[in-house]
Amino acid sequence: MATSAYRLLFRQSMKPGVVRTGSWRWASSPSFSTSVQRDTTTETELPVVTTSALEPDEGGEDALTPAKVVEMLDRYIVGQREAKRAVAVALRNRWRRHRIPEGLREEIVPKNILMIGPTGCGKTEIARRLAKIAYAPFVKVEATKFTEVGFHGRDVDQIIRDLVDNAISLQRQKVRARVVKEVEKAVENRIVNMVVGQQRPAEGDANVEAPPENKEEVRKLYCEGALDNRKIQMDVPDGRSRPSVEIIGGGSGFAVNELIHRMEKVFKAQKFERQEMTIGEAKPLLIEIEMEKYLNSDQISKDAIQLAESDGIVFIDEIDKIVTNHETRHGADASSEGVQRDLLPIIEGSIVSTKYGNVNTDHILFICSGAFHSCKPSDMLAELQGRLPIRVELKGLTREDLYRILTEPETNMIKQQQLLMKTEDIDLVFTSEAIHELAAVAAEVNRSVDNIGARRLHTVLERVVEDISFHAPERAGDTYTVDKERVRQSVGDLLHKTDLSRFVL
Ligand SMILES: Nc1ncnc2c1ncn2[C@@H]1O[C@H](COP(=O)(O)OP(=O)(O)OP(=O)(O)O)[C@@H](O)[C@H]1O
Repeated sequence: MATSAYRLLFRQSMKPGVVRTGSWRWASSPSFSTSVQRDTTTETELPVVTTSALEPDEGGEDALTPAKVVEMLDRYIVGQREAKRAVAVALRNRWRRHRIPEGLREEIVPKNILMIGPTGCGKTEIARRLAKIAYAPFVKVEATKFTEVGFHGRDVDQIIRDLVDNAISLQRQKVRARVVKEVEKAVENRIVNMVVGQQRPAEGDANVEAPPENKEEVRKLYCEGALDNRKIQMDVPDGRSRPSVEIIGGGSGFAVNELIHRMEKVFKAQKFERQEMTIGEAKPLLIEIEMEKYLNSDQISKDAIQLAESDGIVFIDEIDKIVTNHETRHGADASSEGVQRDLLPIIEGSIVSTKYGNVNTDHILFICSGAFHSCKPSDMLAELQGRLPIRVELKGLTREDLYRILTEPETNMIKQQQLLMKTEDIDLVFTSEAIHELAAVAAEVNRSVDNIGARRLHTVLERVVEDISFHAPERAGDTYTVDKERVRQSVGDLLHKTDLSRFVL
């Protein structure tokens, strides 16, 4: 096709549930006018996002049997079998509920869980991992947050709003993963067209249509990254929205940017900031801008709300801190108990309004946890007890458990330290005795100072590797072996000085 100019067709659809593709298409035109036609023949439907959020790491939703879930949790969390089994069954019950005919399905409420166990023994970690395995929206709150001075009577509905925010992020991640290839292709086409346009002869030349092989050549160069250093100018409206692109250099005089710039202004009255950058720099920016069209749709909000309603997990920590022991009257004060009443509606099931729409909390899974040192679960409001029918006890961590936590989880603390040092080209080696000693020290400080469970391992380990970590950049290529002696040197003294270890470890 030979003609003297190009016409921009901006494909855009205003239909609900349809994404504005915003892609620019070149077409021949008898004149070099800047007429713009809206071509609604091509529309990109938003990818349908399934309302069932379960996209587990492995094997699909059906494969998430309780045994499989426990096995997956075992990769990250040591021991606490009872709690793992309880959450695994809760997850499976959701799967079962989804398979019950509508109507009956609504009658089945989740069996919420009360985890009882000392601090730092893995309660939060189990719930958080469960959410990850199930690809479920998750939010953690401290019950005491609602009793803090200045926060008293804080809106507990915020928990559900936060859950929906999390569901929105998950939906966006899903959509992003699903459309990334399509978006990259659109950006590739866009840049290739620009480069081809630049190579075309000046206005008035009869032979204006770039030969296909030329386009393919440009595409090949683009894919190889050979165009990455080529300068373009992008007009970026207020930093992040749709850009227009101009190829500079080449001297064709073809005012691509000018055209796009005007089109942009026709469709969107936005302020543009012109920035010069290379194609390599522009690529990720254009991808983000293109992606935004998929990520800001009503469909995402609808799907996110459904996801939060059917698969959301709310973890309420320190629930015991809002409970008063009825015999001794120790524990929370009367006003804190009011927080139990505040929490009841969302746990029992109610409608919470969020900026994305109303959320029904009937089927959200609530996992509450607490140490219950100075009160008992039976001290909670009867209605709350009734809504937390599954009780599981988690054990305090022994020295042996601490050793296993250091070594067994997939990305255990020892491995993490080694990976960090490897980035500085340092080989960090721990002897088995050293790891046993670390666990022993942590257990001892937990016993003598304050039992903070596995969290103590972080502080002890950091102290042991502190010197290596500090000097690592100057000692690339070295190997450090942490043996029992080194652990003793680093923390041994502190062990015998309780006052000091109280602050340091
Ligand atoms: N059994 C365990 N296995 C592996 N890691 C653990 C275990 N218990 C605790 N940890 C680690 O210790 C840290 C604290 O654990 P977690 O947040 O689950 O404590 P918690 O029981 O919820 O305590 P709290 O009630 O004070 O929040 C986390 O980094 C977690 O990975």
